[in-house]
Formats: sequence, C-alpha cells, structure tokens
Amino acid sequence: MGENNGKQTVPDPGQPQLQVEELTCRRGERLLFENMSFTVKAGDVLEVSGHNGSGKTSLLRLLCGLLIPEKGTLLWRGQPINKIKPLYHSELAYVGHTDAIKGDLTARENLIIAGALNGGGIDPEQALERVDLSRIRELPGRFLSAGQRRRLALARLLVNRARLWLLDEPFTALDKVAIRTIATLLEEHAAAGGMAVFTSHHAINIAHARTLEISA
Ligand SMILES: Nc1ncnc2c1ncn2[C@@H]1O[C@H](COP(=O)(O)OP(=O)(O)OP(=O)(O)O)[C@@H](O)[C@H]1O
Repeated sequence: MGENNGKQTVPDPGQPQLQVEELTCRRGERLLFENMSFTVKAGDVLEVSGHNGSGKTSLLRLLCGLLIPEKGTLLWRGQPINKIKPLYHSELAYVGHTDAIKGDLTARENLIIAGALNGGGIDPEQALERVDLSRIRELPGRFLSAGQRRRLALARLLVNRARLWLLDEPFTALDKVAIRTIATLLEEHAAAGGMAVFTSHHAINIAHARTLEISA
C-alpha cells in the first residue's frame, strides 16, 4: 500500500475474450473430446454442433465453470475463469435446457426479477415485445407453452447486459418466426460487441457465425 500512496493497483482487465486451450473432457468412462482450442472474441458467434451425446452440453458447462476440465485452460480477459469467478459470472449469461421460469410469476414479473438480479439491459416490456410475448405478459409462467417458455428464457438475455452468451439449444421448441427472431438477437448482440456460443441441431443462418463440430 505504502509504495503507491495508499492507492491499490487495479490490474488491467484485458480484452473481453474467451480463450479455450487444449481442453479435454471426460464424462464417466467416455472421453468426449481432447485438446480442443478456440477463441471467442467481441463480435463472434460460435455454433457448436455434433450428434446426440457428443458433448455439446458438457462443453457449455465447462465454459460456464460448472464442470472442471480433465485437462486444459479456460481464460476470460486473459485470466483463468476459476480465479475470477465473480467478474466472469457477472459478464456471462447462460440459458440451459431447463428454462428456469418461475411458474407463479407472470411472464412480465419473470423478466422484472431477472433484471433486478442482473440488469443493465433493456426494459422488461421492450424485451417481451422483442420476443413477441407482449400479449401474454400477465400470464403466469406455468401456463406458457414450450415455445413461449423458451422465448421468455431468451428474453432474459435482453434485460441484462452480459457480454458472453452461452446458450444450450436455444432454438428448441421455437417456430420459424421465433427462430429468425432469436437469430437476429444473436446477430445484433455480436454487432454490438457481444459474443455468443450456442449449441444446435438445426442449420441456423446467422451472419458471420463460425461452426465447431464435436465428433466423437
Ligand atoms: N454426469 C455424467 N456422468 C457420466 N456421463 C455423463 C454425465 N453427464 C453426461 N454424460 C455423458 O456424456 C456424454 C455427453 O453428454 P452431453 O449432454 O454433453 O451431450 P450433447 O452433445 O449435449 O447431447 P444432446 O445432443 O443429446 O443434447 C453422453 O454420453 C452422456 O451420457
């Protein structure tokens, strides 16, 4: 402290980018992939594809820090994600297979809560409009259809301002119009300097997206 007159030196946080180096994943006895390396920078959208059981969800869980890799390094802003968990988690948004919609709260209230927990994005009413759910804004979550639940889960991305979106099968249960809507949200997020990694079984046309195939 004395050396700089009581001021703490704040380390340079580095560029917002996710670096995956030599990542190896084993679940149970099965080796799913090994020595996988890639980088996701501002403006990047990466689509992870592969057959059922190839390891797409496992990869996303590794990227979130929910699984520990057998081998390899995951860096955010140049630092290991397990060393900067609060910063990393404040900058990422994960939408998994389960939508985590609160059944007793209305669609609107679900988004208000999401915004209160991790806000900074657009207004919940605007987010509902973007995913075409304004009409059912006062319907409790338990009455939403599968596609409406998915759209509401994805609308949460808009009420907070996470830089990195990690989305597991975001297009499941969506109709053609909603698929285009979510693809557009991904394109806009990338164009605004955000980045995304998503898994999919569909061929989705997203501007400038790269593909990573997991083949066992
Ligand atoms: N906790 C676990 N213990 C042991 N094996 C597991 C565990 N979780 C997943 N697996 C296995 O790891 C493999 C990869 O699973 P994962 O869910 O990552 O695949 P996926 O590519 O997302 O599949 P899908 O396309 O069906 O969603 C599967 O064979 C699965 O059975």
